[in-house]
Formats: sequence, C-alpha cells, structure tokens
Amino acid sequence: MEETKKISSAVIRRLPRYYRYLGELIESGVQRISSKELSARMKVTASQIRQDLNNFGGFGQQGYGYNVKYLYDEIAKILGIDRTHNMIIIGAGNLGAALVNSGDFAKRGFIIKGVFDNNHELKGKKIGSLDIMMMDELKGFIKENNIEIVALTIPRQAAREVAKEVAEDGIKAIWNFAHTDLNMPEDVVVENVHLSESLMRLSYNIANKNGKTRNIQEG
Ligand SMILES: NC(=O)c1ccc[n+]([C@@H]2O[C@H](COP(=O)([O-])OP(=O)(O)OC[C@H]3O[C@@H](n4cnc5c(N)ncnc54)[C@H](O)[C@@H]3O)[C@@H](O)[C@H]2O)c1
Repeated sequence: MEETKKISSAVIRRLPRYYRYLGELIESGVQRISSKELSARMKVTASQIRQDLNNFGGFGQQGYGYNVKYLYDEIAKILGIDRTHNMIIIGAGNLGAALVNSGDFAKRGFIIKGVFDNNHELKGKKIGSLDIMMMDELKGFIKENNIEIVALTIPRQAAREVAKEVAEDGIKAIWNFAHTDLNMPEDVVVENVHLSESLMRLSYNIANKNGKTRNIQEG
C-alpha cells in the first residue's frame, strides 16, 4: 500500500486500540463487522472509525462492513508489527526487570535480546533467562544482534547520555521511560512512556468529573 499523505499522530495513536479489538473479535470467531457494531464496542463514533480507516484506503465495503482478519492484518502492517523487532533494555532495575519479565511484548513481535546496566555488582546476574550485561559490551551487541529498539529505564541524566551514545551506534528508535526529553536527531524516533503524566491526566479528570470540562481520552 502506498502512503501518499501524512497520517495524523492522533490516528496512529488509535490504531493499537483497533488492533486489540479486532484481535478479540478474531478470538471469538467474528469474521466481519460493520463500522456501527465496531463503534458500539469501542465507544467511538462510526464516522470516526470510517474516517480513521479511510486514511489507509478504507478496507470496508458498503453493505458488508469490514473483514475482521483482513483489517487486523492491514493494521499490523501499518504499525509495522507484521514482523519482529529486536530490542534491548538499558537499566536492569525495577522497571527494566518488569519489562523483561513481561511476556506481552514477545507476543507482539518485540523480542528482548539483552539487558544492560553499568552497576558491576549486577554482572553475571540474570533477569529471567537473560544475563545482565555491562555497558562495555553494548556497542558490539547492538551490531551483532541487529538491535532496532533501545528501551531506557535509567535515571534522566544517564538517559540523555546513553541515548546519544546508542544513536551514534546507529539506533533509530528509543523507548524512553526516563523523565526527560531526549532531544535526538530527527532520524531517531522516540516514544516516551511517563506513567506519572498519565496519572496527572487521571487527576485532571477526577477534578473535572462533575464540571463542564470534557474528559481527555487517549482515543
Ligand atoms: N516512565 C515511567 O513511567 C517511570 C516509572 C517508574 C520509574 N521511572 C524512571 O525510570 C528509571 C528507572 O526506574 P527503576 O525504578 O527501575 O530504578 P532502579 O534504580 O531500580 O534502576 C535503575 C537502573 O539503572 C542503572 N543505571 C543507572 N545509570 C546507568 C547508566 N548510565 N547506564 C546503564 N545503567 C544505568 C542502575 O544501575 C539501576 O540498575 C528511573 O529514572 C525512574 O525515574 C519511570
């Protein structure tokens, strides 16, 4: 499929949710669905669904609705999850260990190949089946294992330094958990995950639940 126009980040943010719902439909044996039914399940308007999916050529047919498996596969292609991505975690602390121990990423094709730390006391220790490696092994490991994504679960100052270092080693995708903006070159994509910011949005919604202000939803 050729992409002729830039797809808005709001649409891209909604796609994983479509993907999850379609996956559930497949699991329950549903083969096709109208945008009306999908909208009722997902609690977004049918016109929003049509508009979103029209960005990619629609996939729907008048009077038929959407072929669930086809749509699921097409969204996987758009999200680039129709193939595997090799990933490493830098920072073998609480958060790093939680990521390594979560099986969910592998199910989606994100393969955690290694975990790194600069604390020599952790050398030789394991998280799950992975040996914790030291930072002097990082550069070679990235090259040899075709690493595409680096997750940073280290403090903010360290994250800024390590991000620069891995970008110089050719990494183009950083999953940043440190509470800082990384200011990377344009060809490096950064996805920030900040749980406390999510909590602040929740707090905003608690504060405004009876007021006139509309809820903020991530779509
Ligand atoms: N984004 C979020 O939602 C979120 C949630 C919790 C924690 N955090 C942040 O993530 C970071 C990790 O949290 P945690 O609870 O796992 O902390 P932690 O202290 O348990 O683990 C941090 C690990 O990073 C290692 N480290 C420090 N500097 C390093 C460097 N330069 N190179 C390699 N490894 C280095 C430490 O040795 C340690 O093992 C913290 O900075 C924390 O503020 C973010």
